[in-house]
Amino acid sequence: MTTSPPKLFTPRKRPGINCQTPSQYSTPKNFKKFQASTETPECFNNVLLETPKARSKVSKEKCDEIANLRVAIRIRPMNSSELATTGVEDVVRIKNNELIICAPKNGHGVLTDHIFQYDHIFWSVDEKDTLYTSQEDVFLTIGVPLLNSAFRGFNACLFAYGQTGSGKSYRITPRFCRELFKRVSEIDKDCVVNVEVSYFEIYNEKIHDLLANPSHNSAKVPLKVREHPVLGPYIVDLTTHSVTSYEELRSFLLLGNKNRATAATVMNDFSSRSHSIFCIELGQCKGLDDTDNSRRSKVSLVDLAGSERLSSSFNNEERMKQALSDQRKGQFVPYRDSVLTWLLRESLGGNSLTSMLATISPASTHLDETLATLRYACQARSIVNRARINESPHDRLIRELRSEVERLKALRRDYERNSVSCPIPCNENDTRELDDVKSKLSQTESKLMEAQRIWEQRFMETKETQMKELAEAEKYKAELESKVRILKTASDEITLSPYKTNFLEELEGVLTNEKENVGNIDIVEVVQSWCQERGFICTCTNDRLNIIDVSKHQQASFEMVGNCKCRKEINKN
Ligand SMILES: Nc1ncnc2c1ncn2[C@@H]1O[C@H](COP(=O)(O)OP(=O)(O)OP(=O)(O)O)[C@@H](O)[C@H]1O
Repeated sequence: MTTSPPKLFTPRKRPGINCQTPSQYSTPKNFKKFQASTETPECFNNVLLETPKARSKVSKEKCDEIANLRVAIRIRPMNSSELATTGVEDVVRIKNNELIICAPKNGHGVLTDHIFQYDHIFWSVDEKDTLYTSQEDVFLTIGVPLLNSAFRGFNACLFAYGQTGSGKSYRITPRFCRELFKRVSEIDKDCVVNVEVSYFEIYNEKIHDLLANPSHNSAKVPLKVREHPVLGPYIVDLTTHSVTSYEELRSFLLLGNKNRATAATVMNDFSSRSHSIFCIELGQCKGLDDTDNSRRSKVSLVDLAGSERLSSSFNNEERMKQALSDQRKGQFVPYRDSVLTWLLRESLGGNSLTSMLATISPASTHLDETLATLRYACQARSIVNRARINESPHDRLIRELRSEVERLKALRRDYERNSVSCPIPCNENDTRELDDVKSKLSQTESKLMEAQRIWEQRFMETKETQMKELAEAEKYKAELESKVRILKTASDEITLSPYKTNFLEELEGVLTNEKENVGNIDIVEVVQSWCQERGFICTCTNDRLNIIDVSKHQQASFEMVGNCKCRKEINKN
């Protein structure tokens, strides 16, 4: 028998429902007051307010940004198996931006509503609903701010968290990546943008590269995590791939998903136990005219294991919770106890602007897991990240000085405007303050000019060095290519060309003379310099010397006997 889902937005008249609306005690303080003033009769359902402690303010400090982890909840429609379950109820409501779980009666016949507050609640249950949140809306609300952060040079991270089948993978990655490349194409032409991707999974505390070449060692053995003193944790030998278009990026994403799926078919219950992380590194380097120049940011799209499995992925669930939410100063957070928390250290309480998308089903059959997910997501809201723009200290100094100049200019304008509009002559204090601002402004402007001069000088030096290195590399490449070409031609033609001239006799003569004159000679050195003089190609392997006279299509090979001191001619054609 199929149970049709009850209507979702007309609050059901539940027997004995509490007549207080949740918004009346939307803060823990109000709730306590309410609790003290009224005792809920046994026949009424209790209401638990599960809102986390007050959020710290988002503040801007020069180029650092302090922000709580932003948490969004998404509720998916019931699936066919949930709808087919006898007695299934939908237990999720949204009212006044609060998410309410209407729990069925407990063992004592008491109903308990649980109320949660988040940064965003996405109701994706019924398209016909006015509150319906589409994929595009989700992207605009949580994806776009992360993209903005990444282009400003901040690290960004998006977690998907929830029970298996709750909709974690049904998210916004393709939109995110498409928009990223759209923005890249709109960036000024004088800015060099570089996008690299990597994709790995963590299963049973072991890291596997999802984009490694199958013949490569890193595709077979688990990879190791190391700690860089400045950049933090990183994975040794993880492959990164440069991509220049959304299509290219998508092909890597699909390849990684395919590799993940292959593992899933081999290992039972794999997808709910493995965490996957898709990383996009965005490098932006602007030209000389723009001092707002080079920045590098990392976007991590993290798919956590099914929430019901998380405790087994972490040795101890408490530790994971602690790692996710314990932000008290000086508190030891046991990141090293788990590869995942260690790797995500920067995203959880570090240098990153992070959001979590927690996904739930509205079905009463998943009530326990839904409540666990919602509580966990609540805890995550108290994580505070301090993100900074990833740039060189010099670039940072210039940017700070620029903003200081702007501030002082605005201040000077204000003073000057006031003095013009004010009919009464300025008093002494105002004049002194204006002079003070003017002098600070001129000092800061000189500092800025000096910093810019140094920056330009360094830029030119670096550019020059790079140009030289590039020229060297080009030269070396050309040489190699020409050698390869010559060797190829030679190897094609040598078989056809008999030994015609007497260069071997000549060489033999040289060697005999050298031996007689010097005694114990190094045959390799002598032969090499002899070849060089004549423009022959000389290659040396363990016990053999090969000489090629390309112009005459001839080759000879020597076998070296003993300590390279004797030689034996073995081939003349
Ligand atoms: N918001 C949504 N709207 C419509 N269908 C959805 C939504 N979210 C998920 N689904 C559907 O629910 C099913 C399960 O979703 P999904 O694969 O994203 O779950 P999951 O949490 O990633 O599962 P797993 O942990 O096993 O990887 C899919 O068929 C998906 O299409």
